[in-house]
Amino acid sequence: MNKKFATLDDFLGTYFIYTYDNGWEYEWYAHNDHTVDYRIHGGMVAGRWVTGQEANIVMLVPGIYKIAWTEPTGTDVALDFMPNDHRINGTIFFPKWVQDHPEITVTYQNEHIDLMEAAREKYETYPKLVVPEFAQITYIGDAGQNNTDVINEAPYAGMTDDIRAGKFYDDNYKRLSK
Ligand SMILES: C=Cc1ccc(O)cc1
Repeated sequence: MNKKFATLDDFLGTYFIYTYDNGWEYEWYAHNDHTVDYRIHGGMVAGRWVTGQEANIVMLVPGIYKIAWTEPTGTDVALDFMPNDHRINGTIFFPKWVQDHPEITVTYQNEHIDLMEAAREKYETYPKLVVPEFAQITYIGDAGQNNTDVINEAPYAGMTDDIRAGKFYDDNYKRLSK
């Protein structure tokens, strides 16, 4: 947690756990300069996880980063990371159908892209649910870029506690044997 962030390169390859002020807990990994991976542990779509999501990733000023993307579900996300202060400001723009049927999205999305695209056509988009929140970063790890072992299994209850306790990853962010 003591790493100091100054460049875009400092940020890429970093893995975070954070909790939004509304209680929603997320893991998120800057996989490289154009894709992100994440797992959701709390909130409306807890249990959902995604790898290889295309995103726009920039540094605004030294140590402050903006990441934005649009998902196959039609959900849009804009995150501002202030890792030196262990803070994030995130806004999620959920289509109405995700609010009405969150369970459809609670899966490993990569294996169900067709289902997400069908649902976004079948159900309503508007009015969107906008969720703007600050978050507190509870863990920062240096996993390196393009590490496919960081986010590669479904979330489970207690997972983030195991990670913070050093019971989940080895020093290279490979999974310790179960
Ligand atoms: C909907 C995805 C999502 C991923 C990370 C985050 O902080 C907020 C939303």
